Amino acid sequence: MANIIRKIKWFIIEHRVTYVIMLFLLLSIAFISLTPAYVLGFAIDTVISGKLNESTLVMIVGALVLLPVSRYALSFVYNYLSNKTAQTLTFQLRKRYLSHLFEMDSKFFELYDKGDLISRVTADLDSITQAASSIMEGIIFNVGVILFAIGVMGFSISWELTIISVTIMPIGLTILNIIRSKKRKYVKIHREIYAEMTEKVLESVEGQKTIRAYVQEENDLDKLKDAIDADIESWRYIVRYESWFNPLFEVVYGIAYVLAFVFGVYFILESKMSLGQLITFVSYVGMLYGPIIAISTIFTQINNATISIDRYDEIMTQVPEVHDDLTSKDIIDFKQIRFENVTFLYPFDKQPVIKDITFEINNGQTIGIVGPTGSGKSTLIRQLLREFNVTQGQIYIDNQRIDSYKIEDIRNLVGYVPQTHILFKRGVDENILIGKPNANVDMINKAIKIADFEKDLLFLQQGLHTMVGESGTTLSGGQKQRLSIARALIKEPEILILDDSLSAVDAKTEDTIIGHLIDFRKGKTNIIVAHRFSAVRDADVILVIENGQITQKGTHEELLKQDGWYKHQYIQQMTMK
Ligand SMILES: Nc1ncnc2c1ncn2[C@@H]1O[C@H](COP(=O)(O)OP(=O)(O)OP(=O)(O)O)[C@@H](O)[C@H]1O
Repeated sequence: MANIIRKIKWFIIEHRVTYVIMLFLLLSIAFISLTPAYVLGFAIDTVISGKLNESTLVMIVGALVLLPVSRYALSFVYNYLSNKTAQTLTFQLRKRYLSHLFEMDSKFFELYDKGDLISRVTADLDSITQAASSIMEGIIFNVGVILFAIGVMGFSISWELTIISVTIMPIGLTILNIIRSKKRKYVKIHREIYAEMTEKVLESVEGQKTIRAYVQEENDLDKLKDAIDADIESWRYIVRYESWFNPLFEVVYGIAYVLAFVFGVYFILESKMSLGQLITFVSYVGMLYGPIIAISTIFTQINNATISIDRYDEIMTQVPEVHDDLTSKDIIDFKQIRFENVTFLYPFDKQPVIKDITFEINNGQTIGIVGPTGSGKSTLIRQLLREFNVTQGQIYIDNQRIDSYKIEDIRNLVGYVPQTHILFKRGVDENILIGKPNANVDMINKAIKIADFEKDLLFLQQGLHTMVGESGTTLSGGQKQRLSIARALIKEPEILILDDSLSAVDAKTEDTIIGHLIDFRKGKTNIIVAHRFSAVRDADVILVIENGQITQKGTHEELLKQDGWYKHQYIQQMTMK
């Protein structure tokens, strides 16, 4: 419990006034809940003793009517505040989690599945916020009811009867809590299996087109069913432990009831107690049942939430390997970038993908990068985005190590068009504006022109405002590529990286875009990774990457004079035309 409170201490402090009001409301509701039974006992004794008069009757009836009404009013206010704070807490925890994810580097995303990350911010986070609300509501209210009830039973009715009937309850409760705490390990397993199932469902939803194209619906459903079955099975263990709970406690509680009733009748016969008092007493014993069960349930919830907190914390305490420090410098422009003996190994791989790479990029140059598939071209160029730290060697910008600059500044220098195009479920214009949110219409139009997307706009029903992405208009592969290029261009980046971004456009469109880049990006740096030689033909320098190493370097003409991969592939492409 302390763990949960510690985790959300900042939130409690921020909303302390609301919490104090809720505390006051809960104690008032607990007190009011117990009063009608007391009034009832008093009424019975007044009737039996013949002392009932008009004013006492009005008072009794008035109390019996007003108490539930005031309870309702206080509960209404409490529930409103409680729901509001729970939602605000969920929102803020989720926001913190997502902000933290944005700070993480690529290694982190290689370590955790999407489904796992989603389940931590949904199921686990819900469990934390539920427990946080329960601590307040469940413990304060129920402990309040129990203490008030025992107080009234002991002080105003009979301590002896209270001790006889109530002391047995903690014994039952202790047994139950032991059983429930053993359940914890199954909850942990369940959470992990649930995360796996989420990942599987996500994969099926994302891959539904491929699944249908290969008529793999049955197979996929079988796998999905396995994941769901595993989830149900893990939940079954938990339910088995839960099913110990109610019957066992009811036995203990039944004994308490019988003791209260038997000894109560004895005390009446001994004239130590009135009938009205016994009715009030037995009603209070009945009223203790709910709060005691509730407290035990809350402890279970807290137990589960502790597992969820561990899972949430596991993410929140991850520190990215690529991060800024206090000495990180600003950078808005550069003269030269130098790769010096750069070797890079992906976090969970055994062999480096790029090895001992040395080359320079001068500001304003266009660099072409070609090479066989899987040779390391994307990996090489993505080092400029600071997704990972290089394994050996160093990248220098104007003679300063790249990691001495602010990560955000480095990324602001670059407009990166990746191989896989991510479009958001927004309008065409909004998708482009991600590159530069404060850009005006002229800037959008210019980016669209350079990316040669103008002609496509004519076919989109609502032009720039046409919704694209998941459930919007479906764009062709080439249109998606050009939209992504426009997004990078609107940034007017110092360095534009096209990572095989012209692969889905025809040769004429490619020519147009390359021509536009030469005209509109004078003085800026372009890096073009491509399989088609026409895309890099005009580059100032072309690098040939084979098996993670630079094997050739020069202009198109220079490379054609060398007997190497470039010339062979070029001839092959030409003869295939
Ligand atoms: N995130 C990753 N983790 C581990 N290995 C990776 C990762 N990304 C790429 N690789 C591996 O690195 C090697 C180089 O991949 P890369 O994408 O850089 O090649 P490429 O030359 O750009 O290929 P292509 O021309 O097909 O796009 C490949 O063997 C690939 O399997």
